[in-house]
Amino acid sequence: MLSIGREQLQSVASQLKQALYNHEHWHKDIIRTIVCGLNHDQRDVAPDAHKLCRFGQWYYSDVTENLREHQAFTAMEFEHKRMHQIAAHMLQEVDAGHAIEVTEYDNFASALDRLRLELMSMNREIDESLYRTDTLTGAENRTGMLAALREMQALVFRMSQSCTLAMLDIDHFKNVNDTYGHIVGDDVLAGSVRVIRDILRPYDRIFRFGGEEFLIVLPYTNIEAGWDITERLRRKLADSVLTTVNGADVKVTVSIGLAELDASLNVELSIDRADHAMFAAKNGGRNRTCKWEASMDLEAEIPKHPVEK
Ligand SMILES: Nc1nc2c(ncn2[C@@H]2O[C@H](COP(=O)(O)OP(=O)(O)OP(=O)(O)O)[C@@H](O)[C@H]2O)c(=O)[nH]1
Repeated sequence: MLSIGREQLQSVASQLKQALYNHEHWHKDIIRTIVCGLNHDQRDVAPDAHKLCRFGQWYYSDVTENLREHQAFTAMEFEHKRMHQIAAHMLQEVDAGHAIEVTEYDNFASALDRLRLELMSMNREIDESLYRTDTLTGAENRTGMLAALREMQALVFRMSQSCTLAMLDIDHFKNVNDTYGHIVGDDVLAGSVRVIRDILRPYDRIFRFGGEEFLIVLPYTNIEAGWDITERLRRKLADSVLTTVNGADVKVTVSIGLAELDASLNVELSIDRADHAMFAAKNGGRNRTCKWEASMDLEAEIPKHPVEK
């Protein structure tokens, strides 16, 4: 999953298509230059030719800074650079009056296919991320949630690793909508997720579970460590002022329920436990974290709304 905003993902997807189009043209031009004995562009034999072409200018720009940690993106660099190195060598061979070796020409021809493959793989990753991202908040939607939890559960089972689930619900969110309107409410949801993300580690995941309810998955984390993390994010959120579209500064608190992902149960039951613990946090007065206890499941069987405190 690419952890960058939806708008940026969409823009990267169209930049990649443009980059491929540009490179197909450049590739054809190099072959035309060699076959027809034309003068080549000096930039194509420069040591940093891969940074001078239009693809290179885009690839090494600030725009792409936060894509650099992704494998598919870095793999493109290798293929792209290699393609330019072969082109430069072929052009120098022609300048020196030498014939181009068949293997070198074949490598150049297949380099475009390899770059195309890398670009397509990056595009697939982007499509996948867009498909799995909640438009409003940038959190993951529920599409891949159960599958991700089952994968995590297999790790808990095989590697004896702990994983903690945190169900987080914004307190009195209806009041935010009623006071400021739905658009500000939307902004508050997105802002809250940004604050949460800042506290989470890169491998933690946040899913939008329902309207103002989020499921956070904390891998390699037992319930005590999970408590520390979620308490930090609860306090950070309570201290944060969320500036919204219409300029209104809004503050929110959250109630959080914690449960370990149990390797011997259906993942849905572990989610229920975190949910019951979150309800206990609401009933306990909100703006707090509760760890799951078996008695909470019994209480949850009696349908009731969280009481006001
Ligand atoms: N703006 C906005 N509001 C949403 C969205 N999804 C759900 N909500 C609102 O979230 C509110 C949830 O209200 P309740 O379930 O009564 O809970 P609450 O007011 O947060 O109170 P507690 O959870 O008991 O602390 C409702 O008013 C929903 O309309 C959304 O995507 N955008």
